Amino acid sequence: MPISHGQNHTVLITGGAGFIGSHVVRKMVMAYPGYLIVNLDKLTYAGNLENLKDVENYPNYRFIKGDIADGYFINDLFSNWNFDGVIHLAAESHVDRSIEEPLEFVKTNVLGTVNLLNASIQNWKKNYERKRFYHISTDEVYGSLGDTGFFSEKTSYKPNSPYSASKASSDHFVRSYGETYGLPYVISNCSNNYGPYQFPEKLIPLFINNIIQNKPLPVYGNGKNTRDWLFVEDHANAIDLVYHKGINKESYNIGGFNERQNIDLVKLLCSLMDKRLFRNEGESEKLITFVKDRPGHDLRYAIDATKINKKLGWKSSVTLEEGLEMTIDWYLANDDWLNHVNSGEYQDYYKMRYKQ
Ligand SMILES: Cc1cn([C@H]2C[C@H](O)[C@@H](COP(=O)(O)OP(=O)(O)O[C@H]3O[C@H](CO)[C@@H](O)[C@H](O)[C@H]3O)O2)c(=O)[nH]c1=O
Repeated sequence: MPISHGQNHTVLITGGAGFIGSHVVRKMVMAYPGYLIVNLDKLTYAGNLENLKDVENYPNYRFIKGDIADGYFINDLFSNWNFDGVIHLAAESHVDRSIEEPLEFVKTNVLGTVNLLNASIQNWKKNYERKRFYHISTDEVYGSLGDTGFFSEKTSYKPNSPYSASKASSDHFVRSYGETYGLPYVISNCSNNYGPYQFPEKLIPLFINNIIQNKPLPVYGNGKNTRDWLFVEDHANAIDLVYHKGINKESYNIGGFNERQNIDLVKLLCSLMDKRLFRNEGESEKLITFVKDRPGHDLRYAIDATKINKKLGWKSSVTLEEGLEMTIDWYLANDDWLNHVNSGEYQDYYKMRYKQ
């Protein structure tokens, strides 16, 4: 059953200082003044409270720093706050990092999720009226497509990277808590997001950052891998809808029917950046450098978003070109934010990967 929340509804959002999480926190804080939104974030390299400057003083917003992998801390948190709902976004999310440090992904994505599930069932004590555990996941759990076809909610799981294996595992745990303990849950699996506040280790913000700095654009393999791109605010709107209207125990695929081969996307980005930076057409493209492929690199993702469209009335509203332009404008206008994330650990990581 879809749930209707009244006033005095307290929602825990995990990972709310991260990229997608911060858009979801902003959306929920602004759209639901009668809810109390509690943002729990570990503030790793990818979490940044600057992402939420515009809502930090709202009366219905609270921030708590903490680690979902710490079960004692999570149990205390749940007994202190008595949450009505959980929107769980906290995750290690970068595939390349998962290849180097798989255990970090198991710790946060698997153990962290199970800690939240345990705390939910212990705290709710089978009184599940108006309660909901919403787990945010990825299309990568389905593995890789060939040249044709789409991932639907019925596609079987076949994760190929430590990251996607950890997300697949967490999806299974959520489902199992529904079957075993009756936990009311919903899951959504989304395609590649892009937009403001994304940490520049992912393709689009990394390449915007490198074009600004005239650094090489490292395209993996032959650049023919294909991703299905969604503007992050469209995803945040879908999450709002699934949280409120999604059917208990169901999962929803979220995507914008916006497939591009990496090389085509990168060329589009280069040409938009040339215009914005008043560079000669073709200048940024010269930075493209083909590098060794990512191990286990999935060829193609493409989401069939028919279910969420037909059942909940959601569809993406921003085209890829519009979304890229908004994203580029945001990064160019927020050089402080970029300078901040460009310092420290990120620089070391980038140098380690590309030996520059
Ligand atoms: C960082 C980087 C990426 N790539 C390629 C690899 C992929 O085919 C594509 C996008 O890479 P990434 O931005 O790392 O994203 P990808 O591996 O597709 O995974 C993303 O999308 C997933 C949803 O599909 C999310 O669950 C992940 O958290 C998110 O990281 O670009 C390059 O060619 N060069 C690069 O430097």
